[in-house]
Amino acid sequence: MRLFRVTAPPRIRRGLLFTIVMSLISLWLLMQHMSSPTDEKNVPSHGSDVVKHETSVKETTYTQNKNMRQPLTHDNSGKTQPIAADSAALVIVLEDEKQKDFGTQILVALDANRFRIKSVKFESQELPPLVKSGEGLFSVIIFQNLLTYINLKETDRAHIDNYCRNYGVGIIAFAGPSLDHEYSSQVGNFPMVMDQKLILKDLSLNKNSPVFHITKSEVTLKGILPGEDWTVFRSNHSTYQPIAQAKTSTQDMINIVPSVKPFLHATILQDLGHYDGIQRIFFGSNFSLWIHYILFLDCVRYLSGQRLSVDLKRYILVDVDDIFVGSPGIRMKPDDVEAMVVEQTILSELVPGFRFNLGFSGKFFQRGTKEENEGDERLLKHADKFWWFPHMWNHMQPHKYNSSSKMIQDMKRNKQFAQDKWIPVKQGYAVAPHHSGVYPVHEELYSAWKSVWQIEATSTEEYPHLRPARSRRGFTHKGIMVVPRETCGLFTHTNFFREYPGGKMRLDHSINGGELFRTVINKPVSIFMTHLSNYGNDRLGLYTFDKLVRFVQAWTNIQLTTLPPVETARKYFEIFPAEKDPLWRNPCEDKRHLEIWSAKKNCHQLPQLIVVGPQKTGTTALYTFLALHPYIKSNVPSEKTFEELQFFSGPSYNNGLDWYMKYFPAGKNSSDQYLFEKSATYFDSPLAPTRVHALLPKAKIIAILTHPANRSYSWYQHMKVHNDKAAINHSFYDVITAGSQSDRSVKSLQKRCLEPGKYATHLSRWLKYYSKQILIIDGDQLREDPVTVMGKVQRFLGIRPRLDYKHFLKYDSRKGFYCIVKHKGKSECLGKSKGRVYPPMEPTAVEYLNLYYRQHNLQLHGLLESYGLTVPEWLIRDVSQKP
Ligand SMILES: Nc1ncnc2c1ncn2[C@@H]1O[C@H](COP(=O)(O)OS(=O)(=O)O)[C@@H](OP(=O)(O)O)[C@H]1O
Repeated sequence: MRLFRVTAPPRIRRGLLFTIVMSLISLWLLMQHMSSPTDEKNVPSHGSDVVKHETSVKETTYTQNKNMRQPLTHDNSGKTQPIAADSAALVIVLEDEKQKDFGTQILVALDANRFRIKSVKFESQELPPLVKSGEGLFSVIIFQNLLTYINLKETDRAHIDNYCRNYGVGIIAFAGPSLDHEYSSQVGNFPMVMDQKLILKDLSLNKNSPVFHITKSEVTLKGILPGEDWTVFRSNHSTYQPIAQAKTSTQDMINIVPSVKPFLHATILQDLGHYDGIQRIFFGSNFSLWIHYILFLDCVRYLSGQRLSVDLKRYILVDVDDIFVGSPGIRMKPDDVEAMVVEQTILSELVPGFRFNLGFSGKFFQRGTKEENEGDERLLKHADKFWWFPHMWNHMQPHKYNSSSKMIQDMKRNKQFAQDKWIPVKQGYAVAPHHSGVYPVHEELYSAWKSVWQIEATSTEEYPHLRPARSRRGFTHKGIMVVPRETCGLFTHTNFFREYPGGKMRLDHSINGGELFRTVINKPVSIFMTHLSNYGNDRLGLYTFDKLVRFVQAWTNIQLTTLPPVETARKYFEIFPAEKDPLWRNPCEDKRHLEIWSAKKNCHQLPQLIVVGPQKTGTTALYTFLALHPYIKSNVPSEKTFEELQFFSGPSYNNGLDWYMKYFPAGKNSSDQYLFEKSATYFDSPLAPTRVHALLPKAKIIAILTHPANRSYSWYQHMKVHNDKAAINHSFYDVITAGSQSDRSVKSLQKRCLEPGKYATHLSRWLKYYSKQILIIDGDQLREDPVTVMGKVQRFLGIRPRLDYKHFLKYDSRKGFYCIVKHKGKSECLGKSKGRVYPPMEPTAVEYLNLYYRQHNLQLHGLLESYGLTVPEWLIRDVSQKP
């Protein structure tokens, strides 16, 4: 432990002893080197109901040091070495296992902002490599506990420091909880002291600091800061400059020594890098003070040279679901409607474009008390002032309809209602009752929405899952954009402040820097869900958004805007284009999803085994042999691709899960029915492993490997008999050796001949998900000794009864392959397209391909061995040959 005491303990909060005062005076003298007192007057308050932002805080004397290093840019200008473009977004968090909660909070903050994270449990793990192929892997290094950093082993410390210097990377460190009996201590070998166990108040920011982005620099949080264990930093070295500073909470010493002003202590201190060439930012507390959360994001941005940065624009849309749905007593009365109109005007002045977006189910119109029915009429009177979107006529969940025609009929009824009441429904946006039908997808809903309302956008909380809320995402399906939906803490039952779970203070806390505030900070687009009942009675909905907007605008530079719903959805996918492609997950793995899934569907309609290929390795033979087992059942054939569905590797994926499941009509897939699918195109598809895993995380995977040269030649022959021009007009050797100038058709054939054979590359993608559920079959063995192979396969599947395939397979000397035993000893072989007779490969091609695949095969050998998987005989022979 290199942390040691250097001054007498200034136990400020506990007494007025002379020694303490003296310590404070000396502390103050030290601080004079780096600060001058800030005027106490004109300091705005924080945390109160009315959040006020004032800019009249007297300027500090911290001026931008001439020699100060400018924000890091990682511009690779030659001063520093490059950070790898593809991994530059990584933050490494060196967690302190003793304070798990705070470690989680840091990770959650980074994850919520979609920064890629590499987290290391530092006490039990080695320091990971920081550089790969000369490129830096991390943009910021974060130490959850400053002590972890300063107590690093000398070699590790040098390693990290050198990395930071060479790659222009900064460090963030949080002062952990103070150690007993230590109040002031030097921080490692830095010319800096930290004082701990302080109670502080009135936090202000050094507006000359270059770090602010989200946070407004000219604000002060007045009042006692949460917690009694604050750490402040002091130094007279010019490398240090405060970012945030606060006063001690004890005023008594000021009375004793009037000349001592309530000077400011640095609660967040920036090391500009003048001391040892590394920029660092030290935090004197965790996120219990809300502003630290946004300051942390700002510091990450600054130290990462803006690589880890979020835009300041935020798009918010407030949906008021079920505008007529609510039992008498909780609905809106005329006054509530008027208040809503007034608040909309106020909000639209603060948030350009703001309008409430009202969802209606016509059946419930005028179902309240007399006054509430007048409220409904008042809503219609002001109908043009709002945006409107359709729910279902009777609020029925789409997945509960027995027929799609009934659902369409109800939608049309709601449409007729809107027309009769002159409700302007022009937004191309709809929401389904209780999220039903949106995800998991109920295809009938999508087509009904399209045909009745021409819907272009919707929103749900359920994709991919309700929780954690920060991980909700969007997707597009059948021409409809599905945007994630956020809750603001208001539900149908939150109608009165006194009934708010945890009381009004809890709601205020969520708004004033808590969960709701952080949702707006973390998410560039938020579609909030509220209900009619939140706008009647105590009007919690109006209160929440008024306060939220004012709080965000008082303390941050965030620019709030509201766009019409479809534009909001477009904006979302403009920001996150990669999300357009859905990733279908298994509804049976999420209780909520199961509840909103049609009763017509069941969890037994999905395969438990996938034979992934690659092509031309014997996959059809294996498919046929598997299907001989009475309990193993394949999908029904596709009209276009026959026995192969090619769902996970091709355009069919966009047809959705219902499309895939219709090929497994078996109904039950319990112990007596083992469903499988084989599509040889999956093996080398970059997307397939992730997609298969998302839907079938428990599935077993089989891959067959033959020598890639033979596989390649077999593909060429296959294309030749299918009249592929390139294959007919060019020799195999010409195809595989074709240069970049060659015909497109030749290059395309070359690609399909050569690429799938790079087995190690493709297999490693599958191993990422299925390392313990994968069987590698030696393709040569499958051809020569399928009986043994089928024994292995059955053991791998754990299927019973186990068939002895010697009774079912027989070598056919005419064909030169094993075929299926039929009645009276006759055999049935695979069709003409399998096991064709063609001339052996030209020696030049053999030589070329052996060399071509040499490295790939060596890699494959290493990969299979490292995972303890079967290494095919042909591979053992191949790698043992001299190059
Ligand atoms: N029992 C049996 N009968 C016929 N063929 C057999 C058998 N076992 C393995 N093989 C080998 O399988 C090769 C065809 O592979 P695939 O079925 O995977 O081809 S495809 O990708 O589905 O088109 C096929 O390749 P070709 O000989 O080039 O046709 C065979 O080598």
